[in-house]
Amino acid sequence: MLLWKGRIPRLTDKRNLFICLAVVSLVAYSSLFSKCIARRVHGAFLVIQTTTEKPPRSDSGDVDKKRIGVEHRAPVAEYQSVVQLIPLWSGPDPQNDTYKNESSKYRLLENQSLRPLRRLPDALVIGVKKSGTRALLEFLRIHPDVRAAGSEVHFFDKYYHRGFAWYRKKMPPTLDGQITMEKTPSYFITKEVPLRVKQMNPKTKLLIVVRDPVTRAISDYTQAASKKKNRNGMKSFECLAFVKDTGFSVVDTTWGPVRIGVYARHLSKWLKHFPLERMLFVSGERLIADPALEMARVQDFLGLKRVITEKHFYFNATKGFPCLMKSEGRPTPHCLGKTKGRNHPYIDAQIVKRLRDFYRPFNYRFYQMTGMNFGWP
Ligand SMILES: Nc1ncnc2c1ncn2[C@@H]1O[C@H](COP(=O)(O)OS(=O)(=O)O)[C@@H](OP(=O)(O)O)[C@H]1O
Repeated sequence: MLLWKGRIPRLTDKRNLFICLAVVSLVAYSSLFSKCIARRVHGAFLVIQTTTEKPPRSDSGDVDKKRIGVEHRAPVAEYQSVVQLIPLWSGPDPQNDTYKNESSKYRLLENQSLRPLRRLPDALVIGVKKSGTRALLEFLRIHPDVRAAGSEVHFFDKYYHRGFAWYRKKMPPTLDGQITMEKTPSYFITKEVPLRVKQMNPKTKLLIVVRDPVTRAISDYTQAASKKKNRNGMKSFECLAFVKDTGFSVVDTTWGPVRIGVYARHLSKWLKHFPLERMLFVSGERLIADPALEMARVQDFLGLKRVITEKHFYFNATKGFPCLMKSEGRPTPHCLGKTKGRNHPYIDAQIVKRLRDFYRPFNYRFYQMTGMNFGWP
């Protein structure tokens, strides 16, 4: 406005200097502000195309974690549009309860720019149902470098159509160097799962807990019976395990609890997609008898420092199982929940023997395939 009057402003003039400073700061401030807005808008949403089922992978075959949620192509439900809006920020959701619980732990880290991110799993406990999979995961969670989804995610068998972005959101936030894990025991017996896991990352480490298939079948039956409202209406284990009217001589291989125990059959499907080196077979029996020893094997396999040792366990005589001195969420001694370590119904010795005879050749085949003798009777 001074120029309007044909006068050149002099910087020595206090009033003009003040006006100049005000204009400069206004320009600088508004430029900073618009950058912030732009970054926020860009950060809030990212348009991605989702047309095929392949997750992102780097040239080496590793899932490229940085690109997940940015360019990766996840399975799409039929009713979805091919264009999806996916939040770019994959860290904890501040509105979410899980985040609120963990917030104090992570706020400090965030402030230090060590931002935890949700990542696809590096290792999976794929089975076997009723063999000790929960015990294994809870024991592993003691380790500071392991973070695992609390409940079974069932992504690869039930919710695959929801895509990898959905799966990643189910994972806990982890820091660089921490291993992300989840356990869903039905993965081991679902035929589509091995290829899907391989497509996510062929280097995924697979943990398989196995237990004497006869005890496992009885445990499976006990769980099913415990869920029935009318237990008297449920057939006995013997009736279900053998083909009707054969005098308990022909094992019913179509019954789930029997079929699951033919480990060699299920394993052969996994071996078509993963080499044996990517798998660790954990003995369900040893996990009870000597948890520290079995956990040493597990930590070695996962490339972890041996942090979980004898001092983390105590034997609870009432429960009849090893329990934990403390865990991720509980600082005091405790056992697994009451759905773990149930009392099994009495099964006649002849019935047990018949089942053992049935499983023996399959067990030997399994020992040959894994190179481990589990010593089941
Ligand atoms: N420490 C400890 N505490 C309690 N229970 C233990 C433990 N270690 C292994 N187990 C055995 O785990 C069996 C349950 O196996 P899963 O956790 O794989 O079951 S499930 O598939 O997740 O439902 C469970 O089977 P049941 O005894 O039939 O209940 C246990 O035998």
